[in-house]
Parts: sequence; structure tokens; C-alpha cells
Amino acid sequence: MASQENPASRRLQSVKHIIIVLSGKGGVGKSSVSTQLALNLYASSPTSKVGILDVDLTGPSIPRMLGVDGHSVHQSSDGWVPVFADGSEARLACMSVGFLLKNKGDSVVWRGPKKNGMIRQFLGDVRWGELDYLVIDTPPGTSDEHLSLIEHLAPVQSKLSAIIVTTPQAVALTDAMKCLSFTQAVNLPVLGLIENMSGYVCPCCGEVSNVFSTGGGEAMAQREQLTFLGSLPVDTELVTLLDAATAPSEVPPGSLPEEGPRSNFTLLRRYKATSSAKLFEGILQKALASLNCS
Ligand SMILES: Nc1ncnc2c1ncn2[C@@H]1O[C@H](COP(=O)(O)OP(=O)(O)OP(=O)(O)O)[C@@H](O)[C@H]1O
Ligand code: SF4
Repeated sequence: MASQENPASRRLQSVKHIIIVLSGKGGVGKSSVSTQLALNLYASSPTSKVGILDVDLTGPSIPRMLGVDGHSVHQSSDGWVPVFADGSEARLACMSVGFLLKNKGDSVVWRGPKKNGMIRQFLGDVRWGELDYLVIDTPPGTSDEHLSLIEHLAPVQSKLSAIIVTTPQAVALTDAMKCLSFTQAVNLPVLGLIENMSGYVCPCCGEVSNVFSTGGGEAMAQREQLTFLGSLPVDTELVTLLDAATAPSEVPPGSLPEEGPRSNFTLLRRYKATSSAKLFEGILQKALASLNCS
């Protein structure tokens, strides 16, 4: 498709970088890494503008993790207005199929062409505006959604890069290798690999227990000449925070945070206090260094 015919090329012309987060296997923490990436990029400068697009059509979890579950997107004369997870500051734009479902528990059972149409709309019909970074959270594996993304993003190929998330277990690493071959097949530069759930830090004494094996991600990165961005241990504070992020409509009256009607800056502040946030700062620095070299 010629670039001028592709609606995504118009919508994304003011987006500087597009980072696609991939994992070979489900449940390894891709959505939580995407959320942390977006929060860290957002917090990296008082003016940075970040978007996060949840392309995990059958299991959208970004709205819940960002505390905007239950919000709906507005259709304007110039396309969909994303939900701003930071409220009136409007520097953290979020779009997900989760905002389009009538009920939270509704499942999306779509065939390839319908998924493809949805992704085309997410890229071509959303008013993303000027963004420094657009983070795209994808479903596990390499499926219809990934192929659609790459097809629709072809006109902005030079802005694209990927991060691969794995856990240390052999089965996850095997699937991460499949992800890597996908990136090679579609010519997508990889900023690096993150090993998530790498050990468990005891909240009482800080002792690290290697519940699963550990170090497999780093070894894979070395073998495949990828940048190893870092490890994130199992963090009970993180899971409590991201799994319980509350939609403002569900906050009991009188319990809103003092700084305004939105709970998300509370989310950012609470996230920044976790041990994962400190580790993620190092991951972000390495990812940005890779981005500047690519
Ligand atoms: N480092 C971590 N420590 C503790 N819990 C984590 C960590 N990473 C992810 N989790 C939790 O594990 C669960 C699965 O994570 P997440 O939804 O991010 O995985 P996913 O790879 O996106 O899954 P899928 O793509 O299959 O939906 C979530 O409850 C999340 O909060
Ligand atoms: S690591 Fe030590 S303090 Fe932590 S749970 Fe185990 S025994 Fe208790």
C-alpha cells in the first residue's frame, strides 16, 4: 500500500518512536512491562508525551493496569480521542479494545479480518497527536495481530523497534526465540530483551530466591547478540499495584486522592516507590541507548 493511502502514516507522522513489546509466551509479563515502559518514558521528562496502544484484542489488560478501566473513548469529527491516563495533563494517551466493550467481562471472539480492521482503526483513526513514544502491547506469540501491525505500520517502518520479554524458564525462552525470528523476518530492529519474574525478592528480608531458573534471558541475549536490558524479579508490590489499579468510577466517594479527580498520579507515585521502578530505570536507559544507536 502506498504511504499516502495508508491512514496510519498520516496519524503517526508526529510520533517520533514506536516501540512494539513482544513475548513468545502468554503470562510472562508483557503488559506489565509495556505499562512500566510507558510510565517510565512519561516520567523521564516533564514534557514527554507517550501513547500506549493495547493490541492484545482478546485479553486487553492495559486499561486495568493504568487505572482507566471502565473509561470510554469519544468519537470526534476527526477520529477517536484516546483516554488520557494522566487526566487533564494529557501526556499519557491510551487506546485499547477494552474501552470499546460494553461489559468488562465481554470476550472478543473475532476472526483475522475483523482483528485486522480493528488494528487499522487503532493506527489510522485515533487522534494520537504529537508523541515522543508510542508503546504497543501485543498478544503473546506471533499471530494475525502482529502481521496486521507490521503491514499497517510499513509507511513508518523507520520509527519502529521492538523489546522482547521472556521469563527464565526453558519453554519461555524457546518461544522468545520464535519472536526473535519473527522480528528478523519482518526487519524489525530489537532494542533488547528483558527477563521478567527472574527470582523472587522476599518482602520481609530482601533475600532473592530463584523460584524458577534465572539468567536464561541474559544467556539468550548474549548468544543472539541482543542487548540484555535487565532482569525484573517477582515483585508482590507491583502485582498488587497493577492488578488493583482502580477505575475512578469505582473509587468510593470521598476517597479520591487530594491532587484531583484522577487516581493515576497516585498510581505513578506508588509505582515509583516499588523496587521494580528502580530496576526499570536501568532498563529504560539501556533501551534508549539502543534506540539512539539503531
Ligand atoms: N515482575 C513481576 N512481579 C510480579 N507480578 C508480575 C510481574 N510481571 C507480571 N506480573 C503479573 O503477572 C500477571 C501476568 O502479567 P501480564 O498480564 O503483564 O502478562 P502478559 O505476558 O501480558 O500476559 P498475556 O499476554 O498472556 O495477557 C499479572 O497479574 C501481572 O501483574
Ligand atoms: S526469605 Fe527469609 S524472611 Fe523471607 S520469607 Fe523466606 S524465611 Fe521468611
